[in-house]
Amino acid sequence: MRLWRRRRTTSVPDDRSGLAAQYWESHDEHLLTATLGTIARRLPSLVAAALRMAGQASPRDTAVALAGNLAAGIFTVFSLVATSDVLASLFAAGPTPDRVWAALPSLLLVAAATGLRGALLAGAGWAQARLKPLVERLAEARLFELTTRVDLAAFDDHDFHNAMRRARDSGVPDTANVVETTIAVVTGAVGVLASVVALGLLHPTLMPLLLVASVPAGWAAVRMARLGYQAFYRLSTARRRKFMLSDLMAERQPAAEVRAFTLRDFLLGQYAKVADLEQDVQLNVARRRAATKAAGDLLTGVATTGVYVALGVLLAVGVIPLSVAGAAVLAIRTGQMSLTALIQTMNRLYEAGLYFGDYLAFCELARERLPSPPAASAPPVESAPFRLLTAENVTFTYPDADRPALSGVSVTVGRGEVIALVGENGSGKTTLAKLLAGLYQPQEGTIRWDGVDLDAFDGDALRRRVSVIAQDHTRWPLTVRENIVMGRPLEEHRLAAASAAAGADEVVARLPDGYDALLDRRFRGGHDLSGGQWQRIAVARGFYRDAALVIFDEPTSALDARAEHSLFERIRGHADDRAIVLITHRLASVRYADRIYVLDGGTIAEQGTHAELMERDGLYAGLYELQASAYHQRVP
Ligand SMILES: Nc1ncnc2c1ncn2[C@@H]1O[C@H](COP(=O)(O)OP(=O)(O)OP(=O)(O)O)[C@@H](O)[C@H]1O
Repeated sequence: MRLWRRRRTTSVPDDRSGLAAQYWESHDEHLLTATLGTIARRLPSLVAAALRMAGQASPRDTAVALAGNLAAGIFTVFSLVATSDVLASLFAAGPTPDRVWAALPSLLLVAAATGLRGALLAGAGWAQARLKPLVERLAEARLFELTTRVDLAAFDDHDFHNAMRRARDSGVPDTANVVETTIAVVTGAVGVLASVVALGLLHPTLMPLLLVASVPAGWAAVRMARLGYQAFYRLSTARRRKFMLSDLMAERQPAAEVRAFTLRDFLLGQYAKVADLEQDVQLNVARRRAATKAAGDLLTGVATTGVYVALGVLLAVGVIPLSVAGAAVLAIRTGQMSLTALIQTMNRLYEAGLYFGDYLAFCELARERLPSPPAASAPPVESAPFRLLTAENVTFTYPDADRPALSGVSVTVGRGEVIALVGENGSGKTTLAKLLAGLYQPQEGTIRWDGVDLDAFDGDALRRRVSVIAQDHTRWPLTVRENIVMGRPLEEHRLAAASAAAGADEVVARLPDGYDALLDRRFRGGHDLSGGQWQRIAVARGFYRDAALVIFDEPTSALDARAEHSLFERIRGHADDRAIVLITHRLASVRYADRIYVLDGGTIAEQGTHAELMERDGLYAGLYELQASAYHQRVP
């Protein structure tokens, strides 16, 4: 049980201030109500899954860890039974030196068995230690292989997203714990079994004594675990609030506003309230756990006395000899310790197992959401010289949305053309661009690349021929060079050309390390850029990719007027041997587009050249004139 362990995420959960349960609390209820029976029932499947994972991470280390522990158990039995021979020789009649000589062979056997047991446990421990990082790595690599391949639409699915966060934040770390604890459970079980077998070999009537001696310690272990879970559960809301406060007080982003609004005392006051509550609950649980432990120890003492009395009686009535009674005391103590350890590790395994279960379930879920393999009949997208991209009657609804973001949309863009998508906020421009780029698949209609359905192509190969400069582009915490080249082979002359085309060269010129400047203030020597400077870097990234289709989604929203003007000029120049899809609200800049599609509520309301649309005097003309008139208004 790990009361002190924090389950949290680096991203901000949906509702940190409210009382709604967070994804990392989804199992608290199970933890609270789990009985030893529930735990024991779930263990076999957990142990099997954990061992499978361990076997995949390292078959050799798994085998050594398991075999070492099992063999150590055999030597435990052996040394306990041999101890009785030692005692028999020592307690026999005759002069002491003779008795010691007689005991010597058994004593040597006990020493050898203990030594071998120690060596086996050390070997098994080393294998376990090696296994942990290997399992952690395997679990993490598997997760990221899936999260980077699943359909983009999965990220819009609330359930998928929650499952992913649970798997990433708790499942991955707990995978290694599950494996470690599984082996500890096996070790504990072998220890208990060894003591039981040893007692049975010494005398069958001794076996129930182990049970009597172990019940109080077992009870205390279960009760202490339950107390821990209860505290964990009671503190869940407080913890949620504390995470929120810690982000507000110690993260870079809100740091400026914390100062500007002089929020320090307020935040520290809120923190003190939560911390007081947490402290009270923790002290209370510590007190109750200490009392439980004391009661457990006391009862263990009573039970042990009872066991000794029973042994004395068995001895007195001649059921067992003194040597067997001596060895039985040792076996019972070993068994008691193993049983307590076993119950504690079973508890830990159950808790870790819940999160490990999340991990396994997520991997299954993600596998269902992997893109289907390319059709065997489709030509490789790289081989064909691109000519035309068409969308026909495309309809797309986001997961869980109650109405389509696009319905019955048809657009065409050919090589050497610039098309513009315009329309009011939420009209579907970005969604359409993502469909054209193959990032989302339409539920109805088709998108064809030179006549071949996009679905038929290998997704990655297709995306290598497409460049998307997203509206909400990522500010990669990498160097400028890496931000622009972004995993493509580095060619200095193309880097310089892309930077110049996007105006990023001016940004680079101002950075002391130029292209090597790290764009993340959280690291030593890191820099941050203004919104417009970041946008130029993002646009340079789009130019750098040698793509047949380039999509610019609001590329100038953060640019100053001069940069905006020259960027639109360059975009037009860039269209010579590619197709350009341009999304912008600056209608003056789309006048030169070959075709303008005006979206309204997810449908194409109008389409044509600037002149045609102005002539039509519809939605586009209205929006255009509104913008134009703003520039011509006289300042009073
Ligand atoms: N990931 C998403 N999940 C659910 N709905 C979404 C998602 N992204 C966009 N939408 C919805 O789909 C519709 C179209 O959004 P889209 O981003 O395509 O509009 P847009 O025309 O690009 O808007 P803007 O001009 O504001 O950028 C909107 O109603 C929006 O709320």
